[in-house]
Amino acid sequence: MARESESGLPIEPVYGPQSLQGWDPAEKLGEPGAYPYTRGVYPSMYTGRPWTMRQYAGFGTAAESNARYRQLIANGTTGLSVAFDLPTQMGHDSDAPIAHGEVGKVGVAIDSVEDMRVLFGGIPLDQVSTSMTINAPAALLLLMYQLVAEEQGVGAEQLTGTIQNDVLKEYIARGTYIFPPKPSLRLIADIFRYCRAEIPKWNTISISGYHMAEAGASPAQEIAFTLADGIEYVRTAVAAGMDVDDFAPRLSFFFVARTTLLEEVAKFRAARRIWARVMREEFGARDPKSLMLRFHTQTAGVQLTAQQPEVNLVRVAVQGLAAVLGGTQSLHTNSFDEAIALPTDRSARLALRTQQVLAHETDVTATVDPFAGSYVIEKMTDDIEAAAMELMAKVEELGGAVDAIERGFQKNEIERNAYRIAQETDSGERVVVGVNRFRLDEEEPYEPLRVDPAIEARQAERLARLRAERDQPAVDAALAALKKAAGGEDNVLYPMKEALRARATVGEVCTALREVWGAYVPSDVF
Ligand SMILES: CC(C)(COP(=O)(O)OP(=O)(O)OC[C@H]1O[C@@H](n2cnc3c(N)ncnc32)[C@H](O)[C@@H]1OP(=O)(O)O)[C@@H](O)C(=O)NCCC(=O)NCCSC(=O)CCC(=O)O
Repeated sequence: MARESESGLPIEPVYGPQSLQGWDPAEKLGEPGAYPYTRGVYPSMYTGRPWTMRQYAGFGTAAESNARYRQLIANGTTGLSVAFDLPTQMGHDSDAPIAHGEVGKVGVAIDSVEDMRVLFGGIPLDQVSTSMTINAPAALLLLMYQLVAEEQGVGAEQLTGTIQNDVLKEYIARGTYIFPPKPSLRLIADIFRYCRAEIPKWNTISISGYHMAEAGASPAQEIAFTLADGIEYVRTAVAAGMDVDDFAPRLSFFFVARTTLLEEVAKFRAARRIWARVMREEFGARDPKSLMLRFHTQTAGVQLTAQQPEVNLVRVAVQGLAAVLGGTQSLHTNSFDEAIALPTDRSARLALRTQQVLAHETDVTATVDPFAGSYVIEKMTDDIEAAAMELMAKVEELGGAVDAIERGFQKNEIERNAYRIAQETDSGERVVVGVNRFRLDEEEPYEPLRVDPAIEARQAERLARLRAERDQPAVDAALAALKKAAGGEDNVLYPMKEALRARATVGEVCTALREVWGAYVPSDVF
C-alpha cells in the first residue's frame, strides 16, 4: 500500500521504469548547471566547491556574539550568519519599554553602528560572507555593515553576503514585520536598486520557506508559497522600473530540511525547476544567473525534541544529508540542544562537525546530483512540482502573494497542516522517537546556556552614552532628510546611511519611517 509523503502525495513501496513512462531526461533534468537546473545550479557542484557551512549564531551583546563568530571561524565554519534579538528585528532600541525582557535573548542586540563595529571586530569583511537574518529593518543593518567595512578599508564592491529582507513571509509565518505591505515592498525595491549600484555582490533577499515549514507547512506548501512570494518581489522590482536581469541574479532562497530525506531531495530539485521556468517564461529573464535558484538550508528545528536531546544529533545528520543531496549552496545544521535553549559552545561545535563529516568523510560530494535518474526521486520530484504549481495557481487566482496574505490564505493552509501533524503525533500514528515511542522513564538532567539578564541594563547605558556624545542636530537633520525621502520617491537608503553614520539608532530610524509609512496591523481572517 502506498504511504503518504509529508505533502500528502503517495510514496509507492516499489518504483521502476513504469513509474517514469514518457519521462524525458533532456527536458526534466538537463545538465548540471544548465536549464532547468534540476541537477543543481553549478556544473561541478560540490566537486568544485563544497557548500558554505554557515552556522546561525548570535546572542547577548555584540562582544559576546563576536567571540562566538571567531570561535566558529577557528573551528572551520566557512560563512557567518547573524541572529538578531527581537527588539532589533522589530526596529526598537534596547532601552525602549517594549524591548524589556527581550534584549539579547534570541540574538544579538544591535542599536547603532557602534554595536555593529564591535560585532565584526577582528573579522576581515573582505574575506568572509555574512548572512544577516533581518527583515523589516534589513536596509539599516546592511548599511551599518557597509559603514563598518568602510572603516576597515573594505570597499562595498568586495562585500559578499545576504540579508533576509523577506517581509512577505513575516506576515505569513514569522511575525517581525513593521510597515504595511506597500511601503515594505517599496523599501525592498530601493534595496535591490541600491545594491545593484553600490554592493553588487550582495544577495539582496533570502526568500524564505523555512519559517512556514516551522509553522507547519508541508514541503509542497513551503516551496509554493515561497516561490509565490518570489514572484511578487520580481513584479515589484519590475514595476519600479528595473530590468529583471539587473536584480534577479542576486535573489536567493532559504528552505528547511526535514528527516523525510527522499521527499526533501525531490522538493529542492522541483523548486529549482519551477523557478527557472517562471523566470524564463513569465519574466523573460535571459541571464542564466537570473534562472538559478540558489538556496540556503537549515535543518528542521521543529523536529528536534527536548526529550533525550542527544537523539537530535542523529536527526540533524539525516536532515543535513537531505540538504546536500538536494544541492544546497549553504547550510546550517542545528545544535542538538536547540529545543531547550540557545546552543552552548560545545553543541554549536558538534553541529558544525556534522557538516564536516558530510563534506569530508562521506562520498556524497564526489559526484553531482547522485540521485538523478532514480525512479523514486524523479517521480517524487515531478509529483511535488505538480502539487506546488497547483498551490501557486491558487495564490495567483487570489491576486498574487500580497492579496492572498491579506485574505489569510497561506496562513490558513499552513495552520491546517500543522493541526494534522499535531493530531498524528498525539495519536501515535506519526512516530517521534523519545516522545511518543521509545521514551525514558526519567530524563537525564541537561544544563542549558542562559543569557544574562543584566545585558539589558548594560545596553541601555551604552545607548545613553551614545546619545550624550553624538552631534544631535546632525542626527535630527539626517532623520528629517530620511523622512522626506520616505514620503517621496527618492531611494531611502542614501539618507538612511547618513543617519546611521551620524549614529542614529535602529529604533530612531525605524520610528522615523513608522511616522511616514505607518505600522502594519494584520487582518485576522480565519
Ligand atoms: C546564495 C546563498 C544561498 C549562498 O551564498 P554563498 O556565498 O554561501 O554560496 P554561493 O553563492 O553558492 O557560492 C559562493 C561563490 O562561489 C561560487 N561557487 C560555488 N560553488 C561553485 C562551483 N561548484 N563552481 C563554480 N563556482 C562556484 C559561486 O558562484 C559564488 O560566487 P559568485 O557570487 O561570484 O557567483 C546566500 O544567499 C546565503 O548564503 N544565504 C544564507 C542565508 C542564511 O544564512 N540564513 C539564515 C537564516 S536563519 C533563520 O531565519 C532562522 C530562524 C529564525 O530566526 O526565525
